[in-house]
Amino acid sequence: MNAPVRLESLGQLGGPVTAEPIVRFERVSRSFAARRGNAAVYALDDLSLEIPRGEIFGVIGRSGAGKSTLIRLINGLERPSNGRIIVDGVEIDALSERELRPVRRSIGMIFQHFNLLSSRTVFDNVALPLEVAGVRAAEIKARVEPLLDLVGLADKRNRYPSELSGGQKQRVGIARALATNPKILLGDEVTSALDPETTGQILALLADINRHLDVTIILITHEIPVIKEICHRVAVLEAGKLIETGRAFDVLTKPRHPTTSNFVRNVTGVELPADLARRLRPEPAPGHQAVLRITFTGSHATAPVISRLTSILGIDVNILAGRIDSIGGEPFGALLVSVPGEEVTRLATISALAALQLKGEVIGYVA
Ligand SMILES: Nc1ncnc2c1ncn2[C@@H]1O[C@H](COP(=O)(O)OP(=O)(O)OP(=O)(O)O)[C@@H](O)[C@H]1O
Repeated sequence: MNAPVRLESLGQLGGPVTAEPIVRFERVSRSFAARRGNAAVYALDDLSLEIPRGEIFGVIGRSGAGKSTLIRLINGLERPSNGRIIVDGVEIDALSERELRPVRRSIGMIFQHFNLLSSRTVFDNVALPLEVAGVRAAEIKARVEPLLDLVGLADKRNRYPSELSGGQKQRVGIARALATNPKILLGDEVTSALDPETTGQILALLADINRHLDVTIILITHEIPVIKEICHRVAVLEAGKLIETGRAFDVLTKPRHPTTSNFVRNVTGVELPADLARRLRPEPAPGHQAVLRITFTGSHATAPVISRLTSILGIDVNILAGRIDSIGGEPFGALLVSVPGEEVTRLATISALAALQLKGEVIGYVA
């Protein structure tokens, strides 16, 4: 059994939360020069973005959208071709390599493939950034041990990476990223190499770290579940441009851009059973049923909608498909139902739903 976690010994508690974003991109572009007849590539194109302090911020986009470039710009591994990047009040694009060092120390990095040194034990991997920074052995011990408790690996301190599971390796990666007491953790596809159960555990650990250690976490991912589970806010990138940003709940439940809609379809959507979908017609016909999609958000997600509709309208409501879920802890759901298809019933159903503060839309008709 591991010792209880001593979060207070890790510092960073109760730091001031200010309105000033911890990261600000002002009209940032990063292009790579044309080569062998190919045109120049804009990895990021005139991107402005604010990442609030203390939150978990997700950046999602397909392969090549510019996600890695964005996080490499935050820790100064890349320089912008144009624009300004302000990290914790410091304009980092204007800094020399030497001036960048303290900024980099205030940023921890977690990798998809963990990037552990195979010849070092768990303890020594976590200690590495402190050794590089010239910290004394006694201080290193005092810092590393509570971190191993925090990530649940105190009993593995003398093991080597080859003796650990993927999830345990990622826990070492997280402890190492926290060793220098960073204000920002950058995560590059941190759960892409893990199975769904381990993914859930690692995301829960990151949410815990964000809550208790006051660390801003920026995660780049191509997986909507990562955004859905723990991100407060999200930015969606496409071809180097910011196409949408906002609260994760809002972006996932009311995507405004078709690319975002495609990302969220499998996570927040609900599909008709295949045989019904085949029979769905766009126009009403006598005797047909209208198929409605009812969307629930927030406190209305748990409303007893079917019984209310039945009692208000005195009609039969058939449930065809449904899902209730949560995004960052906020309930969200969608239900597909059928009601008698006459216009008067359809309109009455939609206004009864509106009175219940639920959104209803007719998606078609079935015999
Ligand atoms: N050093 C480089 N030289 C030339 N082109 C580059 C360089 N780095 C990135 N690019 C290009 O910039 C674009 C964005 O790349 P980036 O790695 O930031 O995307 P990404 O969203 O992280 O993709 P992935 O999910 O596949 O890692 C791509 O078209 C890529 O080919």
